[in-house]
Amino acid sequence: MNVCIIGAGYVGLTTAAVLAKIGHTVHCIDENEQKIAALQRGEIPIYEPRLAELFTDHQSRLFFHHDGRKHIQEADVIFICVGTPPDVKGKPDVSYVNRAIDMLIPHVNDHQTLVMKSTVPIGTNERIYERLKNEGKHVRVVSNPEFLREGSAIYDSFHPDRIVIGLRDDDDRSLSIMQTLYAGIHAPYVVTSLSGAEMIKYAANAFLATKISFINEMARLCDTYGVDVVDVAKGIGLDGRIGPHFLQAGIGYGGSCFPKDVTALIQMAYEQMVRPYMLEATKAVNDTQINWYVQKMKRTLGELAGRRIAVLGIAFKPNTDDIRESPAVLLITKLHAHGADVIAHDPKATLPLDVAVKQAKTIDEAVKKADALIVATDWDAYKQLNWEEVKRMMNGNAVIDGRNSLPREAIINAGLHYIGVGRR
Ligand SMILES: NC(=O)c1ccc[n+]([C@@H]2O[C@H](COP(=O)([O-])OP(=O)(O)OC[C@H]3O[C@@H](n4cnc5c(N)ncnc54)[C@H](O)[C@@H]3O)[C@@H](O)[C@H]2O)c1
Ligand SMILES: O=c1ccn([C@@H]2O[C@H](COP(=O)(O)OP(=O)(O)O[C@H]3O[C@H](CO)[C@@H](O)[C@H](O)[C@H]3O)[C@@H](O)[C@H]2O)c(=O)[nH]1
Repeated sequence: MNVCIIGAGYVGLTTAAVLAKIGHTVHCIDENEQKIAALQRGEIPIYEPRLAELFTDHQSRLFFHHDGRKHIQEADVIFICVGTPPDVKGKPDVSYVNRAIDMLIPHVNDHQTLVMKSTVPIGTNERIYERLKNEGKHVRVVSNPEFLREGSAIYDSFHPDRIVIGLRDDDDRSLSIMQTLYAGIHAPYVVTSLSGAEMIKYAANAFLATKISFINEMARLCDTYGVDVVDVAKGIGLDGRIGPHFLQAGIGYGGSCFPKDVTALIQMAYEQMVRPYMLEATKAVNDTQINWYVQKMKRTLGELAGRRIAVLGIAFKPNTDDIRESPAVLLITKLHAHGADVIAHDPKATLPLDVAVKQAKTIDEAVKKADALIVATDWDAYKQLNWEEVKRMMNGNAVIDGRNSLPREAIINAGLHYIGVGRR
């Protein structure tokens, strides 16, 4: 098939690579000229494992354009993968989506299918369909939300737990078009209405975020009772009804999706006059999680002012260079505001320009002479540190495991003071 993708970000580029590997011809269009120029030179603007390899292997079927009008006209299927960031009130800003539709309207025709991958407020796809119809364009509109995780986006795309397809009642063609598009990807299809698919996306992210906030609240209690939250997570996670995933306590969830989508769903509930008690609690735990640990550090280290603190991790999670809503960046900012002499490190991510903290090139440079070390992002490189060597390099001995991902025994055996999240 001939596919056009509007928006060459995480979702657009991953979708492009996956569809090209399946055998489709893919034209990626982005309004960011610099990004397109880089992609045309073979440079990939994000770090995502396996993406570069797929782009190289299937370059004969992958094309990048700033002005892609001709390719829109020739496409069988057009994907919308533009951002839907929060506006000042936390509601999803759909202006990028609306701009993409404005751009498409003069060029689309009745044989085409428009597939929405962006996470959009409930009712958006129905409105897009009506708008196109009012312009005389009888384009099929499909809601096909994306569930990939950054850092494992390619794996997730080829091995999804499910493929969600939202359709209009009178649409009897689009399901088979989507099945042809995803030929070779084996997953159960969940077929629902346009709004049903939109709701599934928000509900999935809200539920996963709620699991994290739940275990983080349990970790706070575990701290007070001297109980290990890792044992608690294992003890509840083995119950098949609960499941073991997303029960890793830590300094909170971040990234471009969970904070934004939980807040968006809260705002949508308010608009519908429904009080979202659960979602409010999920957000409240997450919003206070960093402060909880800054206070804990103060109790351990005394005053933070003037203390040299190495923060390992800048990205919001490992295996990505994405720092959007990163809890690590928030932690670094707060420690700096408390007067700590912070030095940060990350294997791939870079501190934002407005954070006036030094970024070390190597882990050793960050750790040297530190009074305390905090792991804020659970990269493998940090889990595999030689803790005797770390002890020799540090001034102090406090190791704060902000992701409960470090080998506690090895750290204690090296003579360091291990402080986890909800762990003795
Ligand atoms: N990042 C993820 O892991 C992830 C996973 C699932 C769903 N989503 C959802 O997918 C959507 C995209 O997320 P992302 O992280 O890929 O965003 P992104 O910010 O990385 O990329 C969006 C791209 O769209 C381009 N763009 C914006 N408006 C445009 C327009 N009118 N025409 C052409 N290009 C335009 C931007 O220049 C940018 O390159 C969001 O709704 C997000 O919530 C993201
Ligand atoms: O047990 C856990 C699991 C995750 N996290 C944190 O939660 C955040 C999000 O992690 P993850 O879900 O792995 O990454 P994302 O790439 O943000 O993916 C989420 O958001 C995407 C965008 O909507 C969805 O497509 C994915 O299904 C959904 O998992 C990160 O800060 C993690 O450190 C925890 O604190 N504890």
